[in-house]
Amino acid sequence: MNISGLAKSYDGNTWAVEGLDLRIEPGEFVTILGPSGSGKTTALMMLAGFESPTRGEIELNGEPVAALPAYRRNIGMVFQSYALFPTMSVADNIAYPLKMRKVPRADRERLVNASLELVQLQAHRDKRPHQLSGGQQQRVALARATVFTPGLLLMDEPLGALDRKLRQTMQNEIASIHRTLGVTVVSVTHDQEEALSLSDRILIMADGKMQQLGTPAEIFERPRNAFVADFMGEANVIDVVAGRLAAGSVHVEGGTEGEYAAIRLADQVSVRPELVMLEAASDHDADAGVVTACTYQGSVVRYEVRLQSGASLVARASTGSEQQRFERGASVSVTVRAHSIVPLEAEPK
Ligand SMILES: Nc1ncnc2c1ncn2[C@@H]1O[C@H](COP(=O)(O)OP(=O)(O)OP(=O)(O)O)[C@@H](O)[C@H]1O
Repeated sequence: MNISGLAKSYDGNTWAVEGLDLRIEPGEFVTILGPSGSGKTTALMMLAGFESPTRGEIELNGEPVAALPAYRRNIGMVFQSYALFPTMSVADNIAYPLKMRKVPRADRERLVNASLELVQLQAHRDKRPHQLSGGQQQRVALARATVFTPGLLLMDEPLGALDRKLRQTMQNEIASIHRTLGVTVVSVTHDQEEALSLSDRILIMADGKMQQLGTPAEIFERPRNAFVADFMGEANVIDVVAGRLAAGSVHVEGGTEGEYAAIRLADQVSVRPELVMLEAASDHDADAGVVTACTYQGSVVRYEVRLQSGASLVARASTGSEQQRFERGASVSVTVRAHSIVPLEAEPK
Protein backbone atom coordinates (compact mmCIF):
# COMPACT_ATOMS: atom_id res chain seq x y z
CA MET A 1 0.00 0.00 0.00
CA ASN A 2 1.26 3.42 -0.91
CA ILE A 3 0.13 6.52 0.95
CA SER A 4 1.31 9.87 -0.39
CA GLY A 5 0.59 13.40 0.81
CA LEU A 6 -2.50 12.18 2.69
CA ALA A 7 -4.16 15.07 4.55
CA LYS A 8 -7.52 15.83 6.14
CA SER A 9 -9.11 19.03 7.33
CA TYR A 10 -12.60 18.78 8.84
CA ASP A 11 -13.11 22.52 9.19
CA GLY A 12 -11.11 23.94 6.26
CA ASN A 13 -8.89 25.75 8.76
CA THR A 14 -6.84 23.22 10.69
CA TRP A 15 -5.27 19.93 9.64
CA ALA A 16 -6.34 16.81 11.60
CA VAL A 17 -3.80 14.91 9.45
CA GLU A 18 -1.13 16.74 7.51
CA GLY A 19 0.99 15.14 4.81
CA LEU A 20 1.23 11.43 5.58
CA ASP A 21 3.72 9.61 3.34
CA LEU A 22 4.50 5.94 3.71
CA ARG A 23 4.73 2.70 1.82
CA ILE A 24 3.45 -0.41 3.58
CA GLU A 25 4.80 -3.75 2.35
CA PRO A 26 2.50 -6.78 1.97
CA GLY A 27 2.28 -8.66 5.27
CA GLU A 28 3.77 -5.80 7.25
CA PHE A 29 2.40 -4.79 10.69
CA VAL A 30 2.44 -1.01 11.02
CA THR A 31 1.24 0.80 14.12
CA ILE A 32 0.22 4.45 14.19
CA LEU A 33 1.11 5.70 17.66
CA GLY A 34 0.46 9.11 19.14
CA PRO A 35 -1.26 11.03 21.93
CA SER A 36 -4.97 11.84 21.95
CA GLY A 37 -5.99 14.17 19.12
CA SER A 38 -2.85 13.53 17.04
CA GLY A 39 -4.89 12.34 14.03
CA LYS A 40 -4.47 8.56 14.34
CA THR A 41 -8.14 7.65 13.94
CA THR A 42 -8.61 10.16 11.13
CA ALA A 43 -5.70 8.54 9.24
CA LEU A 44 -7.18 5.06 9.78
CA MET A 45 -10.68 6.18 8.73
CA MET A 46 -9.25 7.48 5.45
CA LEU A 47 -7.56 4.12 4.82
CA ALA A 48 -10.87 2.39 5.61
CA GLY A 49 -12.80 4.69 3.29
CA PHE A 50 -15.05 6.10 6.04
CA GLU A 51 -13.52 9.57 5.67
CA SER A 52 -12.52 11.15 2.38
CA PRO A 53 -9.06 12.72 2.20
CA THR A 54 -8.85 16.48 1.64
CA ARG A 55 -5.61 15.85 -0.24
CA GLY A 56 -3.37 12.96 -1.16
CA GLU A 57 -3.57 9.46 -2.53
CA ILE A 58 -3.94 5.92 -1.19
CA GLU A 59 -2.99 3.05 -3.50
CA LEU A 60 -3.77 -0.60 -2.73
CA ASN A 61 -2.05 -3.10 -5.05
CA GLY A 62 -1.07 -0.27 -7.36
CA GLU A 63 -4.67 1.02 -7.74
CA PRO A 64 -5.87 4.32 -6.27
CA VAL A 65 -8.60 3.51 -3.73
CA ALA A 66 -9.71 7.01 -2.73
CA ALA A 67 -12.67 6.70 -5.08
CA LEU A 68 -13.64 3.19 -3.90
CA PRO A 69 -16.36 3.06 -1.23
CA ALA A 70 -15.50 1.29 2.05
CA TYR A 71 -17.38 -1.94 1.22
CA ARG A 72 -15.39 -2.46 -2.00
CA ARG A 73 -11.93 -2.19 -0.39
CA ASN A 74 -11.70 -5.76 0.99
CA ILE A 75 -10.58 -4.45 4.37
CA GLY A 76 -11.22 -6.07 7.78
CA MET A 77 -11.75 -3.80 10.78
CA VAL A 78 -11.49 -4.28 14.53
CA PHE A 79 -12.56 -1.57 16.96
CA GLN A 80 -12.02 -1.04 20.67
CA SER A 81 -15.76 -1.52 21.24
CA TYR A 82 -15.89 -4.95 19.48
CA ALA A 83 -19.09 -3.90 17.62
CA LEU A 84 -20.40 -7.50 17.56
CA PHE A 85 -24.04 -8.23 16.69
CA PRO A 86 -25.58 -8.91 20.15
CA THR A 87 -28.40 -11.22 19.01
CA MET A 88 -26.22 -13.43 16.78
CA SER A 89 -24.19 -16.41 17.96
CA VAL A 90 -20.39 -16.32 17.83
CA ALA A 91 -20.41 -18.48 14.68
CA ASP A 92 -23.04 -16.28 12.97
CA ASN A 93 -21.07 -13.13 13.84
CA ILE A 94 -18.01 -14.61 12.17
CA ALA A 95 -20.04 -15.86 9.18
CA TYR A 96 -21.62 -12.44 8.59
CA PRO A 97 -18.97 -10.93 6.24
CA LEU A 98 -19.02 -14.21 4.23
CA LYS A 99 -22.80 -13.97 3.84
CA MET A 100 -22.46 -10.35 2.70
CA ARG A 101 -19.98 -11.56 0.08
CA LYS A 102 -22.37 -14.33 -0.99
CA VAL A 103 -19.94 -17.14 -0.14
CA PRO A 104 -21.77 -20.51 -0.55
CA ARG A 105 -22.97 -22.18 2.67
CA ALA A 106 -20.52 -25.14 2.59
CA ASP A 107 -17.52 -22.82 2.17
CA ARG A 108 -18.88 -20.59 4.93
CA GLU A 109 -19.01 -23.56 7.34
CA ARG A 110 -15.42 -24.49 6.57
CA LEU A 111 -14.08 -20.93 6.83
CA VAL A 112 -15.93 -20.20 10.08
CA ASN A 113 -14.60 -23.42 11.63
CA ALA A 114 -11.02 -22.57 10.61
CA SER A 115 -11.47 -19.06 11.99
CA LEU A 116 -12.91 -20.35 15.30
CA GLU A 117 -9.90 -22.62 15.58
CA LEU A 118 -7.51 -19.75 14.85
CA VAL A 119 -8.88 -17.71 17.78
CA GLN A 120 -9.48 -20.83 19.92
CA LEU A 121 -13.19 -20.31 20.42
CA GLN A 122 -14.52 -23.63 19.02
CA ALA A 123 -16.17 -24.42 22.37
CA HIS A 124 -18.04 -21.09 22.36
CA ARG A 125 -19.46 -21.12 18.83
CA ASP A 126 -23.14 -21.11 19.86
CA LYS A 127 -22.88 -18.49 22.63
CA ARG A 128 -24.06 -14.88 22.33
CA PRO A 129 -21.44 -12.09 22.72
CA HIS A 130 -22.70 -11.08 26.21
CA GLN A 131 -21.89 -14.60 27.47
CA LEU A 132 -18.19 -14.05 26.66
CA SER A 133 -15.39 -12.21 28.45
CA GLY A 134 -13.92 -9.01 26.96
CA GLY A 135 -10.89 -10.88 25.63
CA GLN A 136 -13.09 -13.56 24.03
CA GLN A 137 -15.33 -10.90 22.44
CA GLN A 138 -12.26 -9.23 20.96
CA ARG A 139 -11.18 -12.59 19.54
CA VAL A 140 -14.59 -12.95 17.85
CA ALA A 141 -14.11 -9.45 16.40
CA LEU A 142 -10.66 -10.50 15.11
CA ALA A 143 -12.10 -13.68 13.58
CA ARG A 144 -14.93 -11.73 11.91
CA ALA A 145 -12.47 -9.20 10.50
CA THR A 146 -10.16 -11.85 9.00
CA VAL A 147 -12.46 -14.75 7.97
CA PHE A 148 -12.88 -13.41 4.39
CA THR A 149 -9.07 -13.08 3.86
CA PRO A 150 -8.97 -9.30 3.63
CA GLY A 151 -6.10 -7.60 1.82
CA LEU A 152 -5.72 -5.27 4.77
CA LEU A 153 -6.66 -5.48 8.47
CA LEU A 154 -7.27 -2.15 10.25
CA MET A 155 -7.46 -2.02 14.04
CA ASP A 156 -8.42 1.01 16.15
CA GLU A 157 -7.25 0.63 19.77
CA PRO A 158 -8.06 -3.11 19.59
CA LEU A 159 -6.96 -3.76 23.18
CA GLY A 160 -8.08 -0.45 24.68
CA ALA A 161 -10.99 -1.94 26.63
CA LEU A 162 -8.99 -4.76 28.24
CA ASP A 163 -7.06 -4.75 31.51
CA ARG A 164 -3.26 -4.81 31.52
CA LYS A 165 -2.78 -8.56 32.02
CA LEU A 166 -5.32 -9.50 29.34
CA ARG A 167 -3.83 -6.92 26.96
CA GLN A 168 -0.53 -8.79 27.07
CA THR A 169 -2.20 -12.15 26.37
CA MET A 170 -4.13 -10.63 23.47
CA GLN A 171 -0.94 -9.01 22.11
CA ASN A 172 0.51 -12.51 21.79
CA GLU A 173 -2.68 -13.71 20.08
CA ILE A 174 -2.70 -10.85 17.61
CA ALA A 175 0.97 -11.51 16.83
CA SER A 176 0.21 -15.19 16.25
CA ILE A 177 -2.84 -14.45 14.03
CA HIS A 178 -0.74 -11.99 12.03
CA ARG A 179 1.99 -14.61 11.57
CA THR A 180 -0.48 -17.33 10.58
CA LEU A 181 -2.51 -15.27 8.10
CA GLY A 182 0.33 -13.05 6.82
CA VAL A 183 -2.21 -10.23 6.42
CA THR A 184 -1.07 -6.60 6.18
CA VAL A 185 -2.08 -4.77 9.38
CA VAL A 186 -2.39 -1.09 10.23
CA SER A 187 -3.22 -0.61 13.89
CA VAL A 188 -3.83 2.55 15.92
CA THR A 189 -2.91 2.86 19.57
CA HIS A 190 -1.68 5.27 22.21
CA ASP A 191 -0.01 2.40 24.10
CA GLN A 192 3.76 2.48 23.54
CA GLU A 193 4.35 -1.03 24.83
CA GLU A 194 1.71 -2.49 22.51
CA ALA A 195 3.26 -0.68 19.54
CA LEU A 196 6.80 -1.80 20.42
CA SER A 197 5.91 -5.45 20.89
CA LEU A 198 3.60 -5.96 17.88
CA SER A 199 4.89 -3.81 15.04
CA ASP A 200 7.35 -4.24 12.21
CA ARG A 201 7.32 -0.45 11.96
CA ILE A 202 5.84 2.35 14.04
CA LEU A 203 4.60 5.70 12.74
CA ILE A 204 4.64 8.34 15.48
CA MET A 205 2.18 11.21 15.05
CA ALA A 206 1.67 14.47 16.94
CA ASP A 207 -0.62 17.34 15.92
CA GLY A 208 -1.51 15.58 12.68
CA LYS A 209 2.12 15.35 11.57
CA MET A 210 4.47 12.41 11.13
CA GLN A 211 7.21 12.68 13.72
CA GLN A 212 9.09 9.48 12.89
CA LEU A 213 8.63 6.24 10.99
CA GLY A 214 10.88 3.31 11.89
CA THR A 215 11.31 -0.10 13.48
CA PRO A 216 10.54 -0.36 17.20
CA ALA A 217 14.29 -0.38 17.98
CA GLU A 218 14.94 2.70 15.82
CA ILE A 219 12.06 4.60 17.41
CA PHE A 220 13.05 3.66 20.97
CA GLU A 221 16.84 3.84 20.71
CA ARG A 222 17.26 6.55 18.06
CA PRO A 223 14.33 8.95 18.50
CA ARG A 224 14.47 11.69 15.89
CA ASN A 225 13.26 14.58 18.03
CA ALA A 226 12.46 15.54 21.63
CA PHE A 227 8.76 14.67 21.21
CA VAL A 228 9.49 11.07 20.16
CA ALA A 229 12.21 10.67 22.82
CA ASP A 230 9.84 11.74 25.57
CA PHE A 231 6.72 10.01 24.22
CA MET A 232 8.47 6.62 24.07
CA GLY A 233 9.24 6.68 27.79
CA GLU A 234 10.97 9.09 30.09
CA ALA A 235 13.96 10.70 28.34
CA ASN A 236 16.61 13.18 29.42
CA VAL A 237 16.56 15.93 26.79
CA ILE A 238 19.69 18.02 27.22
CA ASP A 239 20.56 21.26 25.41
CA VAL A 240 23.91 21.48 23.64
CA VAL A 241 25.52 24.90 23.97
CA ALA A 242 28.75 25.75 22.18
CA GLY A 243 29.34 22.09 21.39
CA ARG A 244 29.00 20.85 24.98
CA LEU A 245 26.18 19.29 27.00
CA ALA A 246 24.64 22.22 28.84
CA ALA A 247 23.90 20.01 31.83
CA GLY A 248 27.65 20.06 32.57
CA SER A 249 29.18 17.75 35.14
CA VAL A 250 28.34 14.67 33.05
CA HIS A 251 31.30 12.49 32.16
CA VAL A 252 31.07 11.31 28.55
CA GLU A 253 33.14 8.23 27.81
CA GLY A 254 33.99 6.05 24.84
CA GLY A 255 32.64 6.84 21.39
CA THR A 256 33.99 7.66 17.98
CA GLU A 257 35.01 11.02 16.50
CA GLY A 258 31.84 10.84 14.39
CA GLU A 259 29.62 10.44 17.45
CA TYR A 260 31.23 13.45 19.15
CA ALA A 261 30.91 15.52 15.97
CA ALA A 262 27.17 14.69 15.72
CA ILE A 263 26.66 15.69 19.37
CA ARG A 264 28.53 18.98 18.89
CA LEU A 265 26.39 19.83 15.85
CA ALA A 266 23.03 19.19 17.57
CA ASP A 267 21.05 21.75 19.58
CA GLN A 268 19.61 19.05 21.80
CA VAL A 269 20.38 15.44 22.63
CA SER A 270 18.48 12.70 24.40
CA VAL A 271 19.75 10.09 26.86
CA ARG A 272 17.57 7.26 28.18
CA PRO A 273 17.51 7.09 31.98
CA GLU A 274 18.62 3.43 31.98
CA LEU A 275 21.83 4.48 30.18
CA VAL A 276 22.80 7.10 32.76
CA MET A 277 25.38 5.50 35.07
CA LEU A 278 25.81 6.61 38.67
CA GLU A 279 28.76 5.92 40.95
CA ALA A 280 29.48 7.09 44.47
CA ALA A 281 31.45 10.34 44.12
CA SER A 282 34.84 10.63 45.76
CA ASP A 283 35.23 13.41 48.40
CA HIS A 284 37.15 15.69 46.09
CA ASP A 285 34.99 15.23 42.97
CA ALA A 286 34.16 18.81 41.97
CA ASP A 287 31.66 17.56 39.35
CA ALA A 288 29.52 15.45 41.70
CA GLY A 289 25.72 15.63 41.52
CA VAL A 290 23.25 15.05 44.34
CA VAL A 291 20.46 12.47 44.42
CA THR A 292 17.30 14.52 45.07
CA ALA A 293 14.78 11.67 44.76
CA CYS A 294 14.88 7.89 44.61
CA THR A 295 11.84 5.76 43.93
CA TYR A 296 11.76 2.00 44.17
CA GLN A 297 9.70 0.68 41.22
CA GLY A 298 10.17 -3.07 41.52
CA SER A 299 12.50 -4.11 38.70
CA VAL A 300 14.21 -0.68 38.70
CA VAL A 301 15.09 2.19 41.02
CA ARG A 302 14.48 5.66 39.57
CA TYR A 303 16.84 8.43 40.66
CA GLU A 304 16.63 12.17 40.11
CA VAL A 305 20.05 13.78 40.22
CA ARG A 306 20.71 17.52 40.49
CA LEU A 307 23.92 18.42 38.67
CA GLN A 308 26.37 21.21 39.52
CA SER A 309 24.87 23.27 36.68
CA GLY A 310 21.48 23.19 38.42
CA ALA A 311 19.99 20.93 35.71
CA SER A 312 18.40 17.64 36.71
CA LEU A 313 18.82 14.21 35.12
CA VAL A 314 16.86 11.02 35.61
CA ALA A 315 18.70 7.70 35.96
CA ARG A 316 17.16 4.25 36.20
CA ALA A 317 19.11 1.31 37.58
CA SER A 318 18.04 -2.30 37.44
CA THR A 319 17.49 -3.81 40.90
CA GLY A 320 18.60 -7.23 39.66
CA SER A 321 22.09 -5.98 38.83
CA GLU A 322 25.10 -5.51 41.06
CA GLN A 323 24.74 -1.73 40.80
CA GLN A 324 25.17 0.21 43.99
CA ARG A 325 22.00 1.73 45.52
CA PHE A 326 21.88 5.35 46.60
CA GLU A 327 19.82 7.25 49.16
CA ARG A 328 18.43 10.74 48.79
CA GLY A 329 21.23 13.27 49.42
CA ALA A 330 23.97 10.91 48.17
CA SER A 331 26.80 12.47 46.20
CA VAL A 332 27.17 10.76 42.82
CA SER A 333 29.30 11.05 39.72
CA VAL A 334 27.31 10.80 36.48
CA THR A 335 28.66 9.04 33.37
CA VAL A 336 27.11 8.50 29.95
CA ARG A 337 28.66 6.61 27.03
CA ALA A 338 28.92 8.72 23.90
CA HIS A 339 27.03 6.02 22.00
CA SER A 340 24.00 6.47 24.32
CA ILE A 341 23.72 10.17 23.46
CA VAL A 342 21.22 10.64 20.63
CA PRO A 343 21.40 13.94 18.69
CA LEU A 344 17.88 15.33 18.12
CA GLU A 345 16.38 17.31 15.23
CA ALA A 346 13.95 20.18 15.71
CA GLU A 347 10.30 18.99 15.69
CA PRO A 348 8.33 19.63 12.48
CA LYS A 349 6.32 22.86 12.84
N1 LIG B 1 -15.56 14.07 12.71
C1 LIG B 1 -14.79 15.10 13.08
N2 LIG B 1 -15.17 16.38 12.86
C2 LIG B 1 -14.37 17.42 13.20
N3 LIG B 1 -13.18 17.30 13.79
C3 LIG B 1 -12.74 16.05 14.05
C4 LIG B 1 -13.52 14.89 13.72
N4 LIG B 1 -12.83 13.78 14.09
C5 LIG B 1 -11.67 14.23 14.63
N5 LIG B 1 -11.62 15.59 14.63
C6 LIG B 1 -10.48 16.42 15.08
O1 LIG B 1 -9.31 16.00 14.38
C7 LIG B 1 -8.20 15.93 15.25
C8 LIG B 1 -7.60 14.52 15.23
O2 LIG B 1 -8.54 13.62 15.82
P1 LIG B 1 -8.38 12.04 15.80
O3 LIG B 1 -9.62 11.45 16.39
O4 LIG B 1 -7.99 11.61 14.45
O5 LIG B 1 -7.16 11.86 16.80
P2 LIG B 1 -6.67 10.55 17.58
O6 LIG B 1 -5.19 10.64 17.55
O7 LIG B 1 -7.29 9.35 17.00
O8 LIG B 1 -7.20 10.81 19.04
P3 LIG B 1 -7.74 9.76 20.16
O9 LIG B 1 -6.54 8.95 20.58
O10 LIG B 1 -8.23 10.66 21.25
O11 LIG B 1 -8.81 8.95 19.50
C9 LIG B 1 -8.66 16.39 16.61
O12 LIG B 1 -8.35 17.74 16.77
C10 LIG B 1 -10.17 16.17 16.55
O13 LIG B 1 -10.84 17.07 17.38
